Amino acid sequence: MANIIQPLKHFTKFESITQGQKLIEQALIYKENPNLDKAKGAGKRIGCIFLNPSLRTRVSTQLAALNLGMDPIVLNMDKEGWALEMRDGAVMNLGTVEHIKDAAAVLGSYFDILAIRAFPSLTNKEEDRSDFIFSQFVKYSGIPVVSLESATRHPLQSLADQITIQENWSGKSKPKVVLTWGPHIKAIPHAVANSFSEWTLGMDHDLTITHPAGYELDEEFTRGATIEYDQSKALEDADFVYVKNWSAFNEYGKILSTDSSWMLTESHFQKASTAKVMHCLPVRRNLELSDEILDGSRSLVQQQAKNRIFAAQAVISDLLEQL
Ligand SMILES: NCCC[C@H](NC(=O)CCC(=O)O)C(=O)O
Ligand SMILES: NC(=O)OP(=O)(O)O
Repeated sequence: MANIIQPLKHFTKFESITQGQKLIEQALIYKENPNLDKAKGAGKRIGCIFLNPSLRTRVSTQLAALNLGMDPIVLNMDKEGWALEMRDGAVMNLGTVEHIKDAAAVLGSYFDILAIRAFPSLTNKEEDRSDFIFSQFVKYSGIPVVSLESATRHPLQSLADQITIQENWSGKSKPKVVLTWGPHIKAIPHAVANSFSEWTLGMDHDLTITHPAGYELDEEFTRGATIEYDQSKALEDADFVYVKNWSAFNEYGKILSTDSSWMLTESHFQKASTAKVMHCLPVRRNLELSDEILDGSRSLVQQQAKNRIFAAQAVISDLLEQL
């Protein structure tokens, strides 16, 4: 059977290595020539809906759409929209003003593609795991949806991360990729860590995950990775080290450690002298990651952020194929 890759219907998660490779290749083509497909999206509109703050995702997704000739419109729905009711059948006699059923349907009629950011509550595990809020938008908008980071995943970030790894790897064998937990003062979502693991394993790289005991991620995303509780052992011979904080998953949303020895400095790299360091940003300097690493030659963080434009452009371009 011919290996034909179907155009994307939605972009919410890793689909397959073939799809991943196709998107990476397309993104690298757009990076060379951002205006290559300037006419492709003419007359089409993408709505970018934010229920949470953003710098990179907000701007890079709009730039990607503009590169394809589309009109992007941003709505900071948490601040500028009516308070949304998410529960079907609710009697709306409290604080919520508009039901997702009505709001998402209206947005679906205004746009050709809808892109949504909806973080987890970190208090209701089952609701977060089912991507409840994000799924309500998908269900009621009736048009292709792009995840701008949901409760469980951040696929545009992960695609940009895989592009960055490919750009920085010329070795013949697979790179050793390490995902390390870093300290933080707040309860932070699992989406970036989940998604990085899902995409890194999906793209057939070797992945070691290191974190203090109790910070095990949802196995749905980490099956196939090596879990190593000793950070210095995990870092040995690493080629790429991805730094991220996340709150506990089993004791859902809890902060179990703020151990500052987990924050990477140059002294952590004695057995990984050529390792590159990645972070999705925003990063809390000298809490999650040291100035010396972020400002030094190991850091790929600016390259990752730049690649967000071309990751989004490859995804939106693919979605346009089915419109
Ligand atoms: N989109 C990139 C990361 C977004 C979010 N970070 C945060 O919430 C950081 C908040 C702070 O540092 O206060 C996360 O980790 O999922
Ligand atoms: N990395 C990332 O998604 O950044 P923003 O939260 O600023 O969009």
